[in-house]
Amino acid sequence: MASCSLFHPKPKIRSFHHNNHRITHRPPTLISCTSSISNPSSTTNSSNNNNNNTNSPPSPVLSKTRRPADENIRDEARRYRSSSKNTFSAKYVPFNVGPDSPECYSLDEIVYRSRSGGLLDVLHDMEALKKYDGAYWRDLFDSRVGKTTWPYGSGVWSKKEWVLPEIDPDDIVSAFEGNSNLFWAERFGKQFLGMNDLWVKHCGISHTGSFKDLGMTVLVSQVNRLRKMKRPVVGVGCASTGDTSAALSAYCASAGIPSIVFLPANKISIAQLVQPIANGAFVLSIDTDFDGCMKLIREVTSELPIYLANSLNSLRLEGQKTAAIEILQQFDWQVPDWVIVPGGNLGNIYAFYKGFKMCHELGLVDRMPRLVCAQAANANPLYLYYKSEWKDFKSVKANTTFASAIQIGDPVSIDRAVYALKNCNGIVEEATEEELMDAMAQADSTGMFICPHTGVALTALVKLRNSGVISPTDRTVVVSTAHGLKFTQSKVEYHSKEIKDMACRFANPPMQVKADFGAVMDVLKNYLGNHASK
Ligand SMILES: Cc1ncc(COP(=O)(O)O)c(C=O)c1O
Ligand SMILES: N[C@@H](CCOP(=O)(O)O)C(=O)O
Repeated sequence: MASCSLFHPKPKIRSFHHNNHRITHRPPTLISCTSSISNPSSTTNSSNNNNNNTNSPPSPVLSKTRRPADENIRDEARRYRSSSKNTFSAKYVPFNVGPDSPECYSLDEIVYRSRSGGLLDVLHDMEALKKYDGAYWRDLFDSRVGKTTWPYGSGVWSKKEWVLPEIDPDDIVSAFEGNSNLFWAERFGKQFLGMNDLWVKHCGISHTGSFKDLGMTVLVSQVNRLRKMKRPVVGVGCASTGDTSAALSAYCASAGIPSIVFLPANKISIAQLVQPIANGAFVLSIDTDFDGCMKLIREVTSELPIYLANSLNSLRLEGQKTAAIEILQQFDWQVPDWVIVPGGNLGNIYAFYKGFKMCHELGLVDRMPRLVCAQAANANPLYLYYKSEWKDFKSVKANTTFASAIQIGDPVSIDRAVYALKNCNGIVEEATEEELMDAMAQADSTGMFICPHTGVALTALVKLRNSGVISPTDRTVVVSTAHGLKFTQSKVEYHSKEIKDMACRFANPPMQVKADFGAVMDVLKNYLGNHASK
């Protein structure tokens, strides 16, 4: 039976240079197998082993025959799945302890904190993963991009062995998230920064419009598994500034699992508020800020059988880290110099670090990029800590910011963020309201339509360019964390010049014109005259 290709490991027999570094590589061999790739040591299944000529050079990719009409893609994936045992595994350990920690938990346990009250981390069996070299993993991940094979059509699940290796694909809840575009910000780079290698990783082009989908597919899939195992999980809950709640409610709705979201009243955009409402979540609008909601959901989830979906739960970060792997993949496994990430609750900066770190440790790339975490000056506890040379962390009362999704004063992942930044020679920057809104307007004027959080990240870039820390030719990636369409009100206020104490220098308000040919001609001539002279 014809099926799609898979590169399968063979004994190491030669070395060559890839991306300027030496890699031991085996010649990839085509075997005709679709989904049996949860274990790279597996062989093809009996239904399609007629093409398993393991000594032949790579053959052209064969097209998959269309599955029978009464079969869905999960069934199809099951039919192709290998019967050999998965050899990869992961467990929870206290954050920042070695692999030999005596304290560890199965991912099937419901646990968010270590015995000492610290954070947890998902620790993969790196020795098992290291049985395959970097070239193997690069080829495997590359072979899955852009397909509709369950579950590898997802940018997250295409890295399943590194995410949740033991979950049954039947339990996965996915909207084929990830695979978001990484585009060259040519005009913005050239015009505003004199840069020629500036990129934007648009995580906002996603199912619910933010990077949260990457983590939520993992978390909700695990909940789906736990519920099938009859574990006491009646629903899933989160506190949110608007994006986590949107992702949680969408993935839960897709799996038929109740979701409960705690939102700070009047502090999130209308577009974000309507998302969980439309998806049937139980929405509590609470008269406090995000930090207040976070405190409440932590208390509630320790009392009721509601599973906690915030990034305090380290499962989320396993999905979010795939954005880092994707960036490397999109650069053909070359490492950018800088990656700039807006930070709030501070899970994502660690997720990026972890994704890059795993690629480095497992030999897919030869170094790490430097990370920059960008905060709004109105909600900047990490920035202040960094400025104190990591001496004195104090949570802050977060003030109102247009970057409302990062209006967080007491980030739960502070320890993760500090660890990540210290280990990659990272930097923390901040952006005032005027800086972030101007940066957003300037980026939009070059054809983007970014969210204010991306404006915070761009401001960090502008500052680091101006100070010479980032050079004109450094390959730099700005992570755009949400879609601008979720934050149109901030753009409306800016372009209407309605913001108190803000010059709104790049506002472009519409011109009111009478419905009269002469009046229209007058304004057009004036406009064209101004532009012809530029
Ligand atoms: C759009 C957006 N950008 C950035 C962030 C910051 O991510 P993190 O909380 O992981 O630092 C969030 C959420 O906090 C967000 O919703
Ligand atoms: N911006 C987030 C804040 C919560 O972050 P989380 O990653 O811990 O869930 C949101 O959209 O709610």
